[in-house]
Amino acid sequence: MTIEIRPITQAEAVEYLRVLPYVNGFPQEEPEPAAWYAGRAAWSPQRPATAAEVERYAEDLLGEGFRPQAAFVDGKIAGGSAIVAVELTLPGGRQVPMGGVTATAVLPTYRRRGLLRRIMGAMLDDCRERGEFVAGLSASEATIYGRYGFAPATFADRWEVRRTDVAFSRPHDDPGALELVDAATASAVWPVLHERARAVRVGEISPLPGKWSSLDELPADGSGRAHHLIHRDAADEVDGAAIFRLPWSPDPEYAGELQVEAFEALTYDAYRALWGLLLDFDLTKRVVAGRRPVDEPLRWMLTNSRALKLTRTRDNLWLRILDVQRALEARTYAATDTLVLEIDGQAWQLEAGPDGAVCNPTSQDADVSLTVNELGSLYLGGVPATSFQYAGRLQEHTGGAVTRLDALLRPDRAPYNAVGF
Ligand SMILES: CC(=O)SCCNC(=O)CCNC(=O)[C@H](O)C(C)(C)COP(=O)(O)OP(=O)(O)OC[C@H]1O[C@@H](n2cnc3c(N)ncnc32)[C@H](O)[C@@H]1OP(=O)(O)O
Repeated sequence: MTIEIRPITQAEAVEYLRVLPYVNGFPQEEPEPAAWYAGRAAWSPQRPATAAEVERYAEDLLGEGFRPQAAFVDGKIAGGSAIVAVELTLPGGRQVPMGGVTATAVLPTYRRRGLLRRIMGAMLDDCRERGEFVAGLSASEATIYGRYGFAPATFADRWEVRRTDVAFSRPHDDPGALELVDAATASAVWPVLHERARAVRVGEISPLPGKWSSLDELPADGSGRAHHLIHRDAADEVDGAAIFRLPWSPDPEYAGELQVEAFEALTYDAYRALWGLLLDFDLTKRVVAGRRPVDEPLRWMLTNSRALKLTRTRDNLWLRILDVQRALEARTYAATDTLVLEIDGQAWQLEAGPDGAVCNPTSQDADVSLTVNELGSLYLGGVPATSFQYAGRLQEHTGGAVTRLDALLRPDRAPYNAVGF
């Protein structure tokens, strides 16, 4: 058996696509609105792709920024994955290139023979060669990617609220206005809003090409057509938007549900006004929102903070730090301090402050030791170092060093990515 790992050619694109899981559907996916997926799936998870769809998709597969690698076993593709070029927003606002791992699959008859390990090795080498010092992914299963150094860095909540339980604790005199718009208008609004949001949102990702180009498509899961709501400020600038669906259900339990598929607000007024309308929509009983930030302010706007019921918290973006020095120098910090961090046996002196950091290898004794996995979770401030300390995954060698590390990494808001790849 010969195994070769290499990028695919255009002529191999159809064969490559046939390996991917969505050609067969995602049997393990929970049924839920499109919002919780990391972007628009090429095909509905419930339905295998047709041969014609595979052909069509293969045509522009190798477009700019998509770098597939495949495992050829005796000349035939048995597994594949790809890197998409995206940008990640760091604390301090830098938007750095990130290798986004996606579309990973190995044919069932070739699994557990190390094909993914070899593909991943080739992809991460490729990222390093291109100067991407961080790679990211969203994981189908939490047990797969830790062994390659990835760890959860952002998280997302799904919550629901009964309309009859909603009462805002303060009235809102909106200086702006809400408007229902068509899909074409929404398609023009979303990229601009997202661009402004990601400039200041730690953990946010640049959108893949075409992300908002087909907002009028009817999803195959029966969740109904998308409704588009926007908010304009007093100067008539759009500062918020929401996409929601009103699916019909034969089951009285699920009838009257308003599903929030996407939500973006740049200002308090937009945030308050959009939720004000969505949470009090005539003829609905319940609002469900997914892929929401874990520090959702809405709860604190309601007289009954228990009305908003959390139904799921899930890891969202996983990160793999590929170059410790560059990664730690690329972000800013919430305090000024100097610490020696031992990461996978190598000690680094981190002189960090609100304007950035200098990080160099050192032979000094470490204040804290950890692995690249913990670093991936700590990097955006999504998990406190103290949690890893109590979990026995991070060792403190100097009293108080873990608390000092947390003071450096502490985020203003929980890192969050509203879009995926
Ligand atoms: C970012 C994304 O694209 S998420 C989508 C991921 N794809 C899927 O979930 C589709 C279904 N699964 C698959 O196609 C395959 O199981 C893959 C791609 C996840 C793994 O491919 P394989 O070639 O079998 O992995 P490989 O043999 O290299 O395994 C490497 C290690 O991971 C382990 N491993 C692989 N998959 C899993 C899993 N699902 N759960 C737990 N451990 C796993 C293996 O046991 C092995 O462990 P070891 O290093 O201790 O020996």
